Amino acid sequence: MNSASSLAVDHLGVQYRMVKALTNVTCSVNSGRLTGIIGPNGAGKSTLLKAMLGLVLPTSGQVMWGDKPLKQQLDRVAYIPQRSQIDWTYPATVWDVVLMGRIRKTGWLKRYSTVSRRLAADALERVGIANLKHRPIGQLSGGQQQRVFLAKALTEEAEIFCLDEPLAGIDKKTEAIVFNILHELAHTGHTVLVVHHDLGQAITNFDDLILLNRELIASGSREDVLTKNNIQRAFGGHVPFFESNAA
Ligand SMILES: Nc1ncnc2c1ncn2[C@@H]1O[C@H](COP(=O)(O)OP(=O)(O)OP(=O)(O)O)[C@@H](O)[C@H]1O
Repeated sequence: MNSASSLAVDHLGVQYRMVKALTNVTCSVNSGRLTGIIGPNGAGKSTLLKAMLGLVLPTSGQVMWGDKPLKQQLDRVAYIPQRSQIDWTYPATVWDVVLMGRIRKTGWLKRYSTVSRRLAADALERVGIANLKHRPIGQLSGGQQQRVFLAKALTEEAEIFCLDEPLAGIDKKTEAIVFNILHELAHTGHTVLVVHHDLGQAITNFDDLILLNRELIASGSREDVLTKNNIQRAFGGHVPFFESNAA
């Protein structure tokens, strides 16, 4: 793993036709830390992730990993889009999807190696759904679907993990499994960046936060970011969880 590198977002701006989604965002994401991207609805959280990966074209700025743009090194990245963006009617089993994580290494229309199959089987065990291996993906619960895509990401052997709302609409048991794995990834030196949709107790799982509302409000350690002032600037009004927890 390229342990010296960190992800540097430099003056990033994104405009969709009439909507200025992000302006002048500068922050860094450190490996070895579990980093959350938070902010109100429409704050530009998903856009930040997509712009980092070159899935939307920034109007200004750049995102570097080491000395090269990240979008030129996407073989180092595992990306899990929002669940709503995935076609769950596609006729594939859990096993098919998890093995797809190996396509970049194997190549299209090639046989998966024994190593790839081993990695896929291990990933299914790790997320706790080995028993669903042969199930069509359309017949899974939301939490099971999320675990399939996490298993697929694990088989990619990436250095950087980017997850868009992996905790939306999942039960507490799945949430704990997902956070355990994300912590393990961070603690083994990976870069783990997660769009997180709400300000509930789960936020205490993150080491670092990037707080957005169309622009960067704050970034850094969770404790430094979650001040009452920052939260009010991002969300406005009452934020009950923080009224008792924030500095
Ligand atoms: N493809 C698009 N075309 C036009 N506008 C878009 C597009 N994608 C997002 N937007 C707009 O850009 C802004 C930021 O959207 P984005 O999805 O990044 O926010 P978000 O913080 O992830 O929101 P949420 O928490 O609701 O998922 C919103 O105003 C949204 O309507």
